Amino acid sequence: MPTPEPRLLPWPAAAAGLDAPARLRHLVAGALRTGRPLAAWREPGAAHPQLLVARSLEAAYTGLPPALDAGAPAGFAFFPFRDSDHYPALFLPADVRYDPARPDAVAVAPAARELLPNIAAWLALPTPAELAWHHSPQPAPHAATEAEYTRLVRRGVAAIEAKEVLKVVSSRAARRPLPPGFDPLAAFDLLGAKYPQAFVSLVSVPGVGTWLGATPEVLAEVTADGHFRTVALAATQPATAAASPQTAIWRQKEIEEQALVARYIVNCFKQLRLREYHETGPRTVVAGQLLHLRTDFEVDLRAVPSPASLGTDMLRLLHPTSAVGGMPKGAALEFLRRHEGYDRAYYSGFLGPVNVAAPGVARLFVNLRCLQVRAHEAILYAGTGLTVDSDPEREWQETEMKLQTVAAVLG
Ligand SMILES: C=C(O[C@@H]1C=C(C(=O)O)C=C[C@H]1O)C(=O)O
Repeated sequence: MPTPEPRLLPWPAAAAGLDAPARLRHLVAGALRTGRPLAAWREPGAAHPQLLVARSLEAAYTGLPPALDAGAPAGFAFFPFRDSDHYPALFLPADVRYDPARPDAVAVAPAARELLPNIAAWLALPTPAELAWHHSPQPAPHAATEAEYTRLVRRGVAAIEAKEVLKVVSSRAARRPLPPGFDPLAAFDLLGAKYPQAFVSLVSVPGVGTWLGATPEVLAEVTADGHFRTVALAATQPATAAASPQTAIWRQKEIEEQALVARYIVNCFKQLRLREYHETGPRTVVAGQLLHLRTDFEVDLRAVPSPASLGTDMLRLLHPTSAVGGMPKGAALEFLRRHEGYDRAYYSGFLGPVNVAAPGVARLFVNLRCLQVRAHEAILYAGTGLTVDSDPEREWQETEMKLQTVAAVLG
């Protein structure tokens, strides 16, 4: 059965003078004012951001990862590292959409038809000077001191030495004051301009909170031309005049750490009895001021026995990957649950649009280099992959460097 087309709602006379970014802000203001979840995102290399508003919070709750096939609903996935009551797995249905490349109309999906008069009413109001961003009612997570974090790293190394785990990715939260007049949408634009190759996002959900990020890591992509893609991203060093992607030198520890992540992905393919995949790399890639090692994996879906379910099956096997949890998965996650000392919430979960650009097109990213916006402060998150040779002081420095990516919007 063909999906009914969305209704295109033209902008009212009141919004006639607004340019495309001002129209996006106007729609965001309306969504926030009426307590609706929203997601704005800018895909790597894209000229414009996209905006999606869900008709209600209830419509966004989900227990399961999204299905990556053409027949599944369209929306924006926002998944925590670990599912919990405070930070639920969300899939924001694509009820109301705005694409600044097509600035003349707002698209309203059939499921949200009854909202049409309501939306027409917010569009006709002036944009408020201050937007009412949603904040999490949860207390701020514990922010580890340097002494606490280096202790966690030493524990991780001891667990590797004791062969409890092969690799574990420890992480921490850091609290920073918000600069006066902090504007999450302006920060979103700034992240987009600063990191053209990142997936830049701004998600705000009632009762859950507001998150901003600029991640370099693809989790699972299904392309319009029928390919599945994922990456093994790991190892970190600062990009400097001496260390560019062409000249960077990697230590044995870093090469092995990234190889473990690549091996993990190959094991996922094996579990699905998939033998036909292309593997490219590892090569050095730039993410903001950092360099990482990345191997790209690609599967031609025409060549696999069950193309419709491969993306969904891989997503379920991949999350959380060994780039953010560790290996073996169960033991590494148990180590983190016992020792990490805070709730990662949506950091190192995943996010992105599914079936929004077109049916069967999905782009999910690991939620790294992100922050949570609270009333007066931002919570920033970063982690580091540990191996047997990890030096606690260096790992702390590495989290400091990773925090800089989003700290750039805090002035
Ligand atoms: C965990 C993070 O990053 C991950 C860990 C990396 C590492 O251990 O070197 C590198 C890239 C990411 O896969 C983070 O940015 O918080």
